[in-house]
Amino acid sequence: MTEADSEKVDLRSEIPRFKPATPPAAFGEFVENMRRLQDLAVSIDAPDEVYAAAQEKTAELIELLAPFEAREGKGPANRSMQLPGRGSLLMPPWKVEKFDEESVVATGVLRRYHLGGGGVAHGGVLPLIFDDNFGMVVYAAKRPISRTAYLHVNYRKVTPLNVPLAIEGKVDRVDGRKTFITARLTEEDGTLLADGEGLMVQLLPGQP
Ligand SMILES: CCCCCCCC/C=C\CCCCCCCC(=O)SCCNC(=O)CCNC(=O)[C@H](O)C(C)(C)COP(=O)(O)OP(=O)(O)OC[C@H]1O[C@@H](n2cnc3c(N)ncnc32)[C@H](O)[C@@H]1OP(=O)(O)O
Repeated sequence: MTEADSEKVDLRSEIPRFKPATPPAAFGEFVENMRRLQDLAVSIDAPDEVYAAAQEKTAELIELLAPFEAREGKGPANRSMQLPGRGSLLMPPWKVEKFDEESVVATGVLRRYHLGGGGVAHGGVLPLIFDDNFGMVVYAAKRPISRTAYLHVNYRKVTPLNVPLAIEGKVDRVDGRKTFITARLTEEDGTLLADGEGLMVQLLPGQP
């Protein structure tokens, strides 16, 4: 086995082996500031000179960070389990509360940068939350490395912003390479906002 192979989660795929990261506190604070910036970027109505100053400051930040871009699985983003959204800006800043063979539960809020229209969450954010949950359910249930073949979301009620939410997903049934997952997105009082069903298919040798 080569060194590159030992970095893969499975020799059948190019997906890097999952290695939890424990970055210094400043990384988590930086990611949270970036989220706040996203909230502001989608909501500000500022004078021209403020946009110009903001553009200059972000250009400086890009110059600071660009030399440190690293390949998937190397930097702390996406694998810092103690941080909201595993420290990934792509993910809503949710925390994993339960992670075992029975189910995976994550809780958190959606915020201004998740706005669709009319004060509620963009519908496209929900499949992201469901897909991530399905991925974790497969991992927690110790099923083989799989990819999402389909994902169906039923939107039962509009999803509010800045309100505590929870998603719980579990394996519904297994059929050969296929793992069927179901999940529910609820408010704290149990109100059902959306439910979803997905098919995760075990990868074959050579599948990316
Ligand atoms: C302290 C420890 C902490 C640990 C923490 C761990 C944290 C975990 C870290 C992170 C978790 C979060 C990670 C998220 C991950 C999410 C996953 C994704 O989003 S993956 C991206 C989106 N998906 C794709 O891009 C797939 C693209 N599609 C494909 O690659 C192929 O189509 C694939 C592999 C899905 C299937 O292709 P084929 O050629 O291998 O297989 P065929 O023969 O087509 O299907 C196999 C069976 O499945 C059925 N099937 C396939 N697609 C179907 C469909 N759309 N609908 C119904 N059936 C379907 C078929 O009918 C067949 O069934 P029959 O065996 O005949 O019974």
